[in-house]
Amino acid sequence: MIKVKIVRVNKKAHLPVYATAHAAGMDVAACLDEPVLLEPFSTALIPSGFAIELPEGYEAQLRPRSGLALKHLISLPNSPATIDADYRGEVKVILVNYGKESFTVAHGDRIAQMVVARVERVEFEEAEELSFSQRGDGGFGHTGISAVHFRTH
Ligand SMILES: O=c1ccn([C@H]2C[C@H](O)[C@@H](COP(=O)(O)OP(=O)(O)OP(=O)(O)O)O2)c(=O)[nH]1
Ligand SMILES: [Mg+2]
Repeated sequence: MIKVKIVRVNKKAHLPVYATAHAAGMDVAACLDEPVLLEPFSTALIPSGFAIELPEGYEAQLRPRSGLALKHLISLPNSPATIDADYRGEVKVILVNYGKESFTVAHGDRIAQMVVARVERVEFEEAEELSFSQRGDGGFGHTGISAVHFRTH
């Protein structure tokens, strides 16, 4: 386990925790003075009440929780959201309501999950051309394989 510094920027904050022994993500809870009403097809920036200091070479990703997505169509429009290692501000979650019903977020509601991951950084070397590959510049479905080929019935 890597130690990561965390600061409560709001004393009411629920700090993120792994819900189970091998969970990839820590649940992130809303830190609110009053509930936020998220109308259909609208977004809200929800404070978490904490700030973190990731080690160099790491990022944190904010991702939706599948239960909220399945039951209420609540998601993160910028998922996976990036928390940079040099970001020292409060972590905030952009929520979007893709559903037809409005949705209320209350203080302490677990609204997202945060996965800490290693990131590589690269240096580009400008060149005249790129080496041959079988795919070449084909993409966006050019191999023509659609799900129907894998159906068994
Ligand atoms: O959902 C998010 C996305 C970002 N951030 C914070 C951490 C991140 O390090 C910083 C910048 O995010 P990003 O690079 O995605 O935003 P940008 O629109 O490119 O802004 P900037 O110009 O500040 O990088 O904002 C959050 O708290 N929540
Ligand atoms: Mg940026």
